[in-house]
Amino acid sequence: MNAVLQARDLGKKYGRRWALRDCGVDVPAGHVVGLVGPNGAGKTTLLKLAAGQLTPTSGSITVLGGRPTGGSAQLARIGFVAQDTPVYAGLSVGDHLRLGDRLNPGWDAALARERIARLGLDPRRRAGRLSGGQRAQLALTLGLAKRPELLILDEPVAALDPLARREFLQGLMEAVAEQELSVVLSSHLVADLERTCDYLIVLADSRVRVAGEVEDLLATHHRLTGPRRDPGRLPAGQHIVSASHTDRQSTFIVRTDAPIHDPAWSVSRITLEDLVLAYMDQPAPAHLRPVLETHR
Ligand SMILES: Nc1ncnc2c1ncn2[C@@H]1O[C@H](COP(=O)(O)OP(=O)(O)OP(=O)(O)O)[C@@H](O)[C@H]1O
Repeated sequence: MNAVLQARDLGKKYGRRWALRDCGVDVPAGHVVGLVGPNGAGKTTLLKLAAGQLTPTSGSITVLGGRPTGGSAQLARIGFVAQDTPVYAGLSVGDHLRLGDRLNPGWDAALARERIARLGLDPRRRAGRLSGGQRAQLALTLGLAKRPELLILDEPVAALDPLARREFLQGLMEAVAEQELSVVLSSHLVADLERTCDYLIVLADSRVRVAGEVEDLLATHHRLTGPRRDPGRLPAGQHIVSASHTDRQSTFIVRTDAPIHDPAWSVSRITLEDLVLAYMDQPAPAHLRPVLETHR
């Protein structure tokens, strides 16, 4: 796999608490990757490690073949739009573009200007006076005008109304179509991920629960409903992702490459949201449950 991001046994501690522990992940190049998982799963920590804003406590992380903290040349290859899309409230939109120009060797001033004009943002307007949606668009513009090879977006649309969200994601998709760019986008809004991402990673308790191309994942996961059955009696090739039972009926979400011929089952497709929820719901392996370490 041609990976834009690879982590091995990656860990980050804040004080005595692990925010991310023993994390292994591969993010393939040339995709818009959706990163999803429960609160506290370690998504922001992973993305900040990838953007060089944090250094690992343990393990390794490689981004575009280099260490994220490997200096300004490496940082120039990565665009990062942090959670809450921070901008400098006291600076104008135009100031942000000038600052971007000064700080980034590959700055595409024409792209930045055109985007700002298309969005109808007044370059003289102070960023602190922009709406949440406009601020997010400004932050996305700064990320794109760097002309990065990898753009990382951490919950960029969480605070936006549905219309602003759609406009933001449309802008992102247009940029992906125009520039050769890999994207990692974290969000809790599965419907948004469904619209924008072609690759999905579900992260829970620092562990990748499932990763793959969205199309493949949806083609290989099925909901089986039928008379109550012990999970142990399902064929070996059907990996059970989730199971629920009533007195008479069992419902399984299974992953399998093979066709399901058992006439006892009613087989239906699942949505991306079903898939995400099924993997997020799986109990964490015991050794991954958060432990507060004590100092001796
Ligand atoms: N600056 C910090 N100091 C101490 N603990 C932190 C800090 N930042 C994150 N954590 C802890 O690290 C863990 C992982 O947090 P992180 O923000 O990476 O998760 P997340 O998956 O992005 O969550 P969310 O979906 O809520 O944004 C959480 O238990 C969190 O409380």
